[in-house]
Amino acid sequence: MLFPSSVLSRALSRPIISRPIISRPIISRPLISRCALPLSRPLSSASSLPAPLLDPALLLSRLSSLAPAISSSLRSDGYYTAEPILPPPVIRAMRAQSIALRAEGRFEASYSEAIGPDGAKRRFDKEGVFACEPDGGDYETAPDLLAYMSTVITELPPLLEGCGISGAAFNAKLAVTSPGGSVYPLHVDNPEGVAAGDTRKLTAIVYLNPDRGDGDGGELRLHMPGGATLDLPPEGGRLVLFWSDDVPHEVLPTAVGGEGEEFDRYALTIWLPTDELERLHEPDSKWAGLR
Ligand SMILES: O=C(O)CCC(=O)C(=O)O
Ligand SMILES: [Fe+2]
Repeated sequence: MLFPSSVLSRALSRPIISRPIISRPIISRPLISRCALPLSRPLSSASSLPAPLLDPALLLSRLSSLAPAISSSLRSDGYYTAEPILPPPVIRAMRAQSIALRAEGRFEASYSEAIGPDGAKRRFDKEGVFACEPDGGDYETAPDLLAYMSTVITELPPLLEGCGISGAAFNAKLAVTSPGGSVYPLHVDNPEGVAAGDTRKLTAIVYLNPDRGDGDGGELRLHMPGGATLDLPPEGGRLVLFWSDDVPHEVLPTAVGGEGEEFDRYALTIWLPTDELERLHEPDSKWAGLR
């Protein structure tokens, strides 16, 4: 499928990388602005770019039709999920391109920071988790990942009326969780907010695991007010959105008895900020006691 020229020209005229939202690592490393090529190439060289399978116009129409439900579910429940947001061939292409980026050495061991009882931050490795921050320099290897990112970053914020989400900046992370029980410990993506220069408000994850089977683990567990939990299997094409500054979550062990690349759990996360800083860590939020 061709990349419609209107979307392509917008992508080409607008560098995919804007300023990093976070000034220092919170959950993942900050977005590293490598070069924004080839998305910043002039239109005349567009014909030499690989065409993604993903049709941005189709994705936009899906996001537009879901937008009212997304906004209302975010406001009432703090999260929203839909499956699948993209057709299976596109998910397969995105997974294949993630594997290709890994083969190019673009992934690094992932780590988090935990705040200890003394208030000091300590870094700890996330065993079996590797991450990459895709940017415009990855377009030739991963056109579908970049077309997806570009569409979501550009189109989603204005669709989510009343949510205060800005499309002026973003962070992105493509992560793979190895089989054998890798986990993400319980955390909030943006625990500190403005004090740490972190304005992330919305976490948007799409899962790239088209062949995931029952029992492969790796569910995203969201913690709700009142102690309830919600387990979301990372099925290919599932989209999950939740408040970055509010909703505690963890990833359950991935394919505990499994071995081999087919059990690798791929997830592409985009974080979007708010410019309305009073929306971060609202004191009367239902999650205020859980963070
Ligand atoms: O991959 C997932 O389901 C969630 C990952 C996550 O919590 C994070 O990257 O902060
Ligand atoms: Fe997270």
